[in-house]
Amino acid sequence: MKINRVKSLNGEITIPGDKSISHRSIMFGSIADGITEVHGFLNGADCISSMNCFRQMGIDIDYDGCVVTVHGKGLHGLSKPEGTLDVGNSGTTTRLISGILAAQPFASRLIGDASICKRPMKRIMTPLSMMGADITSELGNDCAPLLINGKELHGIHYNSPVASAQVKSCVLLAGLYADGETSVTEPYVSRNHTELMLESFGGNIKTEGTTATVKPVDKLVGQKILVPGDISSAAYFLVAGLITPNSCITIKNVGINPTRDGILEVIKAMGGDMEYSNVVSGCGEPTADITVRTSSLKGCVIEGSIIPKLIDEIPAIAVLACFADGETIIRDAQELKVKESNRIDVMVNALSSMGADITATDDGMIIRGGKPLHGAVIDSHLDHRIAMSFAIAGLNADGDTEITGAECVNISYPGFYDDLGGLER
Ligand SMILES: O=C(O)C1=C[C@@H](OP(=O)(O)O)[C@@H](O)[C@H](O)C1
Ligand SMILES: C=C(OP(=O)(O)O)C(=O)O
Repeated sequence: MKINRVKSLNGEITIPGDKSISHRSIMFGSIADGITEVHGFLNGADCISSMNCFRQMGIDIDYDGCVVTVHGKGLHGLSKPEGTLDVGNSGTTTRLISGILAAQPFASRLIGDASICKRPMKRIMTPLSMMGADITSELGNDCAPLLINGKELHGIHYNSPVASAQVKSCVLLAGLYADGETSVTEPYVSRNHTELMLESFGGNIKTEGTTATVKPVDKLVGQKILVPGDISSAAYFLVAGLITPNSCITIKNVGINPTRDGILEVIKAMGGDMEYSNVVSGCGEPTADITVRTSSLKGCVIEGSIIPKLIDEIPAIAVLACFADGETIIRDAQELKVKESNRIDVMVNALSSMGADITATDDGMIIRGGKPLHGAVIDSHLDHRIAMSFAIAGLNADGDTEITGAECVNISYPGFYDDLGGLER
């Protein structure tokens, strides 16, 4: 993929559905009684991995490209999968499905791609084992392939050392099958889509501060789900509108759940010109249309409790910070090292190769903004968030930017380059 500087970017865009919510709609729909109808499902490779895993366990799931219909079989309706379950590139599928599989009356084996086979799974193996699960790493390296022998589980109170919605959701899903109550306390609140969706399906779930507690129920009931646009995908257009000269971009129907809206707080702190319209809130997942315009930005410090609220947006925020006056410091973001790639090293090396003044730290990065960027060949490391971040950087750099492995955007945003190309220049 070759990208060149643009003079401006203008227009309106509707981004695809939220990846986290789409995964959960398949999982909850499969273990609920009756039909779950999903509108706005993300047709990205990661969510299709979740869909295929549940199909392999006997769940009928129809997808006409517009609406997904999950024919749920109830909490105890899954059947032993034929062969191995393939989670592809998706950490969310791996960790959430493990919580369900740990409690099934059958054994299963999970595999994934090269990136998944390097991502840490000890973080779910530890609490699941405490619940009585039999989950092991086939190669003994605490990574996939995972072998899970379904067992009777008991409730625990788990103090998670990481703020991770995947760990929290894994334990809560296992808790649906455990005897007694299961709760998870995390250092900071992570995205709460599991809690919100579980409640709407009739689950018994309570949240207090950084603790979520689930009690088993006899059944979950299928629902109609409207998936909002993914704020993590909107991030690239937010950044593009703010840093490209003479630009104004409106992004429609963006999910603005307060556990996901860290990038919006950062844009405000940096002085970005941003406004909301058509705000819909009050029940379930809130949404808004967001308009951004070319802005004079200033650096800021990003640390602590905001990190889980913007963890996937940090590559895009690093690009934004290159166009802000002064220093932007990102701390407490060591989780970036265990995503699809080591997002600290990859961002720092690739932005440096474009001329940015950026330094890696143990738990984040320091960016001194204002240095003009020039084109470079950027290896995406097959990480969708890296590819999309550098597409935006390349639009604001001199010369050619070439992104290798650029098609990996299909993981979370098929059509990304078309949508970007569809804006008026
Ligand atoms: O629960 C989820 O849907 C996700 C949680 C986050 O991961 P962690 O829980 O590992 O932080 C995030 O990075 C990922 O893209 C999606
Ligand atoms: C980290 C991500 O996803 P996952 O953990 O599901 O692979 C992401 O989408 O940025």
